[in-house]
Parts: sequence; C-alpha cells; structure tokens
Amino acid sequence: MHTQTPTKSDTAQLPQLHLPRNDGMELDMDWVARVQANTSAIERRAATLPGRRSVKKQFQAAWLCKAISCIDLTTLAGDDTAARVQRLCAKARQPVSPELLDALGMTGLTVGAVCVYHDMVETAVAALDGSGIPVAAVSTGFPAGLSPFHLRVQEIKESVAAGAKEIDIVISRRHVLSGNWQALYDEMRAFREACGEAHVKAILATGELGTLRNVARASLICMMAGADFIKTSTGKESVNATLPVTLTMIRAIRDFEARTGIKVGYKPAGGISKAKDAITYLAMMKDELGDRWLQPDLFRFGASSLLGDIERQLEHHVTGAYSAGWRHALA
Ligand SMILES: O=C[C@H](O)COP(=O)(O)O
Repeated sequence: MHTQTPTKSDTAQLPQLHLPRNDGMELDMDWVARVQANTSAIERRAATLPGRRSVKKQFQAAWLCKAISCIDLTTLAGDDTAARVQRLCAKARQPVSPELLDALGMTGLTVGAVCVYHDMVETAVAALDGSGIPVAAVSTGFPAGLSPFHLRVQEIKESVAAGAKEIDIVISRRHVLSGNWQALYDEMRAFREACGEAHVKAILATGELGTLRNVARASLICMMAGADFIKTSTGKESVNATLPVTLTMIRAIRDFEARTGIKVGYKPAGGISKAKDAITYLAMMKDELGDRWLQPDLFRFGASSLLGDIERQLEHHVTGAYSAGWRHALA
C-alpha cells in the first residue's frame, strides 16, 4: 500500500467537534473515507521501537509498577473455575508480595481490572469486594462474536447486572471485511447503549481485519459510536497485539482526540507476556499520545501471564542496584 497517513493539515481542515465523553456521534463517512495507513512506514517505525533505550535502567522498576497498575488481569479459558477466578482476584488485590512492595517503597499497588467470561462475573465481583478493582466481562459471544445479535446484546446487559463495570465487546469482523461501515457503527452503538453506565472496550480482532487501513477505519468507527477503549484482540486469534497495529490504533486515537476533544483509551491484548514488551508499549504510548495515556483509565494491557514476568523483573531490581529516585519517574 502506497498511501499516506492523514497529515496534521488534513486534520486541521476538518471541523472541530466537541462531544461529551461516552456519547457516540453520527457516523461521518467523509472522515472514514479519508482514513489511510502507510503500512510500510508504520512497519518500519514499529521495527525500531523495541531497540530504543527510551527508558533508563534506573527507571525501569517505576515503569513496571506502572504496567502492573494498567493490567486487566485475565483468565479466559474453557476450564475456568470459581477457585481459579478467586485466586486471580487475590493476585489482583496483591500483585506483588508485601516484602517486594515494601522494598519498592510502594503501597496500594493493584492491577487495573480483572477480566473474565460472563459466567465468572459474580464470582469475581464477590472476590474483589471492597478493593475498588473493577470486573471486566468479555461479552457479545466472545471470541468470535457470531452468536445471534439479540443474545450478544442480552449478554452485555446480564454482565452489567451481575456487577461488571467494564464490558469488552467483540465487533463483527465481517462488517469490516465487507466494508459495511454502517453495520459496524450500528452494532457498536447498540452495544454502547446496552452497556449503560459500564465502560465499553471494543475488541477489533485486528489479526482478522486484513489491512492496517481496515484497522484504522474500524478504530475510528468504534470511537464515533461511543467506545471508551479500543482493544486489539481477544487473545484467541492467530495474530494478536502487534506494534504496527498499536501504532495504527493509537494514531487513530490521537486524530480522534484532535478533532473531537474526546480521549479514548487503548488496550493491547493477547500474547503480551514479557516485562520488556510492556515497557515498549508504555514508551510508545508516552511518545505518541503523552503521559495522560499512561493512566489506567486510558491504557490497559489485556494479559494473562504478563504479571508473573514483571514480578520476576521487579525482584531482580530490588536485589540489584538502582537509583533511589526512580519512584518519581512517573509521578
Ligand atoms: O484480553 C486478554 C487476552 O485474552 C489475554 O491474552 P493472553 O492470554 O495471551 O495474555
């Protein structure tokens, strides 16, 4: 593909919209038609990111604690049990040992949320009672999103009624692959409405969308339709979160904010299991969107095994030499 990403001057030609957060806006097909993605430029840029030393060694522990606070600690397995979810919730409340937390000089570190299937929402809500940690439910026939539409909407309502404060919906990939943007918009609006007061994250399943331009257009449409977050993947596709997809989606978020003033969150998910990858993602958010997107209300990792590696790296940090000033790195 030999197309250009929209330039700042393209964006400046568009009228500025001022919309309240969480409300959808009309589908703007002119805007959708303008969306481009320069795949080779994005891939070249993404390839440089893991090698960049944008986080100094003495600050890495602070970034890793930041990463923990942004994890949607996830179990989405067919053999999930109440006992497994309860253990996960205990881990969410206390993601690192009290000794390690003390050595890091921190208090009150928790993950961002616990993410489970609808059936496990009540168990997770009970296990997290009093912690302030929200439960996120994957609803709408996760992961394929191919159950009857009314059942997907009903699943959202039941997850909210069971106590989920965040709903991770899956979009119908076929709407993107067939260019049926109106159908994608209508679907997302219906899911948004069914969520009520709960926050909604739109899972694009980017590994199944074919092109980065499709990823950019689906991102934009879900944001227009009221998504609070856009999320890469279910973790069940053969390709899940990648750096090129991330650049594409967070630049869509940046353009959307530039035009509407609305800040939409970003959640890479699937296959993120290494502490160093978490730092790469955080550094990318800081570079592309700024410090505001390093907070859990605008950034989450969807991850089932990332926390373990971060914990190991933090243990290494407290036993090794590091600057006493690191805690202030991300204040
Ligand atoms: O939304 C979260 C993902 O399903 C987690 O994927 P993962 O098990 O590869 O970390």
